Amino acid sequence: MLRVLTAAQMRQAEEAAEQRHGMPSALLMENAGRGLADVARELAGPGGRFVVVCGPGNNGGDGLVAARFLMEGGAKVSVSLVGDPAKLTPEAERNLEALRGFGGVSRALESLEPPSAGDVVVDALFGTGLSRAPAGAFAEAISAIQRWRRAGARVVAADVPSGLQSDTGESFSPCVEADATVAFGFLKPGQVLEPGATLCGRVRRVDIGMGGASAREVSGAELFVVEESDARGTLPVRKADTHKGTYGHVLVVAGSRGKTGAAALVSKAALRSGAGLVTVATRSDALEAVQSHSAEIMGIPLEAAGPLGMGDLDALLAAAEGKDALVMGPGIPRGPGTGALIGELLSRLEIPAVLDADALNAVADDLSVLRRAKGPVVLTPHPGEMARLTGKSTREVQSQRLEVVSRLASGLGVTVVLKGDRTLTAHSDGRVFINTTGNPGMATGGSGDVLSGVCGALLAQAIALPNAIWTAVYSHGLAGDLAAARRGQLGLVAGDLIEQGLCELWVRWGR
Ligand SMILES: NC(=O)C1=CN([C@@H]2O[C@H](COP(=O)(O)OP(=O)(O)OC[C@H]3O[C@@H](n4cnc5c(N)ncnc54)[C@H](O)[C@@H]3O)[C@@H](O)[C@H]2O)[C@@H](O)CC1
Ligand SMILES: [K+]
Repeated sequence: MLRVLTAAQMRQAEEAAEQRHGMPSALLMENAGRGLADVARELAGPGGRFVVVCGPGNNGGDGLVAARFLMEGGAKVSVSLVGDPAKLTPEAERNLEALRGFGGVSRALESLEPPSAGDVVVDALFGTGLSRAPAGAFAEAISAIQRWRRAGARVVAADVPSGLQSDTGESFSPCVEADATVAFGFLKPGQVLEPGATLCGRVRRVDIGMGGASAREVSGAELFVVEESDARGTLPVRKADTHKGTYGHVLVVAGSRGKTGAAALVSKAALRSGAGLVTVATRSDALEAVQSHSAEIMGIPLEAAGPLGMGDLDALLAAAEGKDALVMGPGIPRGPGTGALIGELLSRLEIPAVLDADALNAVADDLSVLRRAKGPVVLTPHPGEMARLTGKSTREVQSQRLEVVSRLASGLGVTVVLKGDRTLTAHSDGRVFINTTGNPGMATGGSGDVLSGVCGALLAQAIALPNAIWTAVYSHGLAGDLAAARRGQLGLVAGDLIEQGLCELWVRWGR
């Protein structure tokens, strides 16, 4: 699991390092600049020149340190300081002074010989301290870096490509597009969330002497990037002396006439993710079609007619007896009473419940029904459903994904999965897990149904929250990557995620 820190948390960690862990800022900057120079050297062609573009803050200070190390190694280095030198931070100022001792002279951008193929541009204009859209000389410097890159020079960004907002992954215009970004100490949200992740190029994290102890002292949401070993490690190896009861029974409340495939995909995904048993409860006129998709699916008919409502409560309570997890929502017939039914059901059940699709839309009008839940609740909205849950526009949700998902999770005391590129899993305790698997081929009908089925299966196998959920998300994405490798992104359909992706994944992980 890789720790990710926001700009404010980086400042707190720096303070902790300086005041309590014997690592003054000047030393952190020295280490950062040295790491930056190392990566810049790797990107250069034989005899390549270096152009280091520095801003007024500590990001510029890192650039000045990198320039010094590059000069010390005998490379041809030009340094440009953009902005008012009188406004330099004390650390940057000190490094400007130190650079003079190495013969480096700050020069105006226009007077530089334009770098080209084989040369490397170090972007040290702005890092985590960017507070507004770059304008004037700063915008010009960013445009120049872009121009040089188009002419063949490689660009390495110090910490964050200048113009990118490190807390969200959103970018101002103009923004540097980098070939590589050197993340100092810890990853930043903007390096892992799109479009930032793409603007960063290859992200290389370097240790700068800010240990884990400093990171443990920061406040606010705790962010992590999930790695393959984390997800694999969550899944238990099956013991010989076990039976289907060991692996849990999932109740799936899904499907309706015309949407029986949704229920089938949830159920098959749960069965292919290790659930011992799966039972679907659905309207009588849909049950046969749901079960016809797979011989392993058991069924319970919901005899009432029309949208799900209070009239289904007793049947659903009976269906939930002896079950270990509930997945509800995909393809259900939704009506005005569906939200109240879900609230009542959750107030009586102790098993973990995953709400997806129309179950989310059903509770969106009155989210307070979720507060009555006895057992743990997991919501798995896509951005449109998240917009309905929060009363925001989809665009607003997408531009503040981290904030929106963590606020909903902590506000309701539930686990929330905000789907999309870089799916976020926020737990009620403030932890947020960023997922890096998956591909655009998974933007296809039924893909979300598969995810809710995997979530249900892992919960039924008694894997704790939130681990079960970020593991399900990681596995679902990697299953998509494996399936896309065989089908192409265009050819990928949701069923492939189950039959090819998940199965290949479990083999790869020895599970
Ligand atoms: N926090 C830490 O522990 C460490 C931070 N370091 C570096 O310090 C960086 C953060 O430094 P700072 O907080 O000084 O911030 P930055 O260097 O990112 O930039 C902040 C400066 O730019 C100005 N500014 C912001 N947006 C502007 C805009 N659009 N136009 C013009 N001026 C603008 C601010 O007023 C401030 O003077 C990190 O990204 C990293 O590179 C490293 O030296 C290592 C240690
Ligand atoms: K930068």
